[in-house]
Amino acid sequence: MRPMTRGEAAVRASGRTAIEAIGLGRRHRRRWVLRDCTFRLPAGRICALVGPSGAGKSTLLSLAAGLTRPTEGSIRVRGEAPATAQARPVVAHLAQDKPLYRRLTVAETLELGRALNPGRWNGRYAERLVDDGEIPLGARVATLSGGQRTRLALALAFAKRPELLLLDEPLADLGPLVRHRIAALLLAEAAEHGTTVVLSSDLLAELDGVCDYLLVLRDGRVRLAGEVDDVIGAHALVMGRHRGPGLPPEVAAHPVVEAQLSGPRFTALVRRDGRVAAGPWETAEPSLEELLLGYLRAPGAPELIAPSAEPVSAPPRRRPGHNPGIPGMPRNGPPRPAWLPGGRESPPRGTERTRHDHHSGKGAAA
Ligand SMILES: Nc1ncnc2c1ncn2[C@@H]1O[C@H](COP(=O)(O)OP(=O)(O)OP(=O)(O)O)[C@@H](O)[C@H]1O
Repeated sequence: MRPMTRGEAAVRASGRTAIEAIGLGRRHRRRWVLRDCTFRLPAGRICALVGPSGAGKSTLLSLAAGLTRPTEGSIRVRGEAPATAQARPVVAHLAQDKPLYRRLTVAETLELGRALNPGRWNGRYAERLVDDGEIPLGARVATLSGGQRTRLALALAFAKRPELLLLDEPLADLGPLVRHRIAALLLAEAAEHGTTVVLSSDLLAELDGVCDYLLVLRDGRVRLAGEVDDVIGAHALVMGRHRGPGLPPEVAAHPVVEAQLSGPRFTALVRRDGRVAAGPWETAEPSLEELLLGYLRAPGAPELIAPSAEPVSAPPRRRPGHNPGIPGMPRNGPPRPAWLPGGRESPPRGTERTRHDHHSGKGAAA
């Protein structure tokens, strides 16, 4: 884990919320693209927004930027509706197609950035970023390479000095060296100003060491949300030999996110429900990439919303059995108050099947 600067620590300690979504849904024509998304992103984090193609990542970023409206539910940015005069100046959104005026020169583009962001614009910073990429100020945007255009678009977004930076696949068309450089810039920016960054990306290996918060979408729903360290610590990667037809019962006793059996060997990503018992297998902490790949390959994996990702302005909607292993969270979710009809004896519909599938180690196997 990288060390925190004082500015970053102060933003985190403030307990502020950067984004809060409650029952958020967005429909395009008849199809729900996002549905029932409830989460909180605490301020000062660099959050990886991950999910398969079509999961709804760009849609979520557009909603947070106020470019689209929810069909149902709500999303708030720093406690405000995204399109309000209070929220707009402090949010920067870089869309996937990096919209820029092709006929303007680089210098004219930066000048436009200054004119559109009075009082917040850091021109020297933007020019340094452009200069660092050896982009001539007199060049027309149309003549720039894809990577140079990305760098210019990032310079516009950064120079606005936003409190919340929404980046839709910013690294996709950059070479490995530039990706590294841009990731370092993101870290420096967040460290210096406590900026909250949401970064959608398919480059899972590149997120390790850059992001400290995680939001995983699948089929328009939130599957995982929380601090990277907490979420990783709640899982184990178990590799070894199996004797019977499936996973060893000691391993399958934990909720199985994904299991692969190959001859006598198995690999399983499990959500730790206590210690994994010893046996002819090795147990290790998964890397961020291994964890994300496991969830992306397992459509049936149950959701895991860490306590820090629970909205503060709405009661949590946890279901029993969905949150083992996250610190600060009772293993099977909070006890259902006795005064609620049904109580513990009647788990919500569908819960039993999910628990059975995952304990059997079959449901989520690839
Ligand atoms: N304006 C629109 N009209 C109709 N369907 C849309 C619209 N915008 C998005 N969609 C659909 O919504 C779904 C989610 O799209 P979105 O771009 O949010 O996904 P994504 O996770 O960002 O995907 P990718 O990683 O491929 O960019 C897709 O099936 C897409 O076709």
